[in-house]
Amino acid sequence: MNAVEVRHLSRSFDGREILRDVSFTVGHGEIFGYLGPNGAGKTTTVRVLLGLLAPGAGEVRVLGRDLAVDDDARARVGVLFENNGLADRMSAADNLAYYAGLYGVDDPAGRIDELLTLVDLADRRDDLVGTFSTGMKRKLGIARAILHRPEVVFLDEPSSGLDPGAQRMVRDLIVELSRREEMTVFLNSHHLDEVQRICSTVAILAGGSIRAFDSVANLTTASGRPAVTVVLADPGDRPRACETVGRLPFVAGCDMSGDALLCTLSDPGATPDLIAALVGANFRIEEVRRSSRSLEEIYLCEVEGAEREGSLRKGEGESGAPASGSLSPRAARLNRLRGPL
Ligand SMILES: Nc1ncnc2c1ncn2[C@@H]1O[C@H](COP(=O)(O)OP(=O)(O)OP(=O)(O)O)[C@@H](O)[C@H]1O
Repeated sequence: MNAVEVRHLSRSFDGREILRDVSFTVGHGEIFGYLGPNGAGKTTTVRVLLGLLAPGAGEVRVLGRDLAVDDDARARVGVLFENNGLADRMSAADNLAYYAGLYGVDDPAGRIDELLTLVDLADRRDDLVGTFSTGMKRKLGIARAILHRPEVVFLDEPSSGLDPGAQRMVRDLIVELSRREEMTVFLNSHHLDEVQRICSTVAILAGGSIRAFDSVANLTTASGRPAVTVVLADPGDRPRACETVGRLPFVAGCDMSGDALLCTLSDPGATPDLIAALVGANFRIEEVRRSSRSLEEIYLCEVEGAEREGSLRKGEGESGAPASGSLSPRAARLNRLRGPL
């Protein structure tokens, strides 16, 4: 059983389809990054998962349960929305004590001490939260979200509005929590660098549907296949070289990327054969290096693809999210690689 399951979820507001046939899963103990542009429907997905909003179609499960009707399961989940859920006129310790009472936490004093130390606020425990910086509030908000030792925690934009130092603190805290408390972390984020650093798996939501869903490692190495960048001594040879490379049985694809060729291999051990084939065809090689794409490049490519498809559909007189089951070629390929849910 997965910690989070979303199957064929669709949701509209006022006749406008926000989510269409969205499916993905999050394994236990994973740090999962849910990415998408503003207004893509990330928070909507989380609200449906938390049982705060009914799905239009499809079904969702957290820890195998429907949180809309299962209070016991809801108590095994933690949530941090952007406002941190803290009272400014109460001290840090009193805020946590209030929530500890609500959740019926065992040994509340011990747990509060433990968490204030973990988020590095023990020396500010008696200060009013209203006097805290944005970063301190966010750390205390995270402590509040995990006070009752949830098995899954949803963090909505935990780094927004924080300076780079505070972002790093929050990032380290998330990794520490997932390790120490063996928690599944569901992270809504626009910080692609942060996501690439700490998440094991990501889904990219754009144009109403999931454009990519895979491990960060697989996504950044071109669909899980090794990629090699080849710089030729004469950049003018690139089109011919690309044609030559494209015919090789161990090459899945070849694109011209800047001054170089980006070759995706179907066989991870085929780099020497690729070089031999190019040299054999009289191409002069300047440099060969293993390659990977940044999560940011992949994200922008998928979001732009969704926008292009959206405007094409509008041109055809349609509107809203992509047709059911319509995925970019890349997302379809990823789904095939990953198999059915
Ligand atoms: N209760 C609601 N009534 C009407 N429209 C809504 C409601 N909730 C969300 N929406 C709309 O659904 C769309 C998706 O919103 P959502 O908050 O899920 O996006 P998001 O991906 O979380 O965006 P952001 O990254 O900006 O937080 C937006 O167009 C928003 O206006």
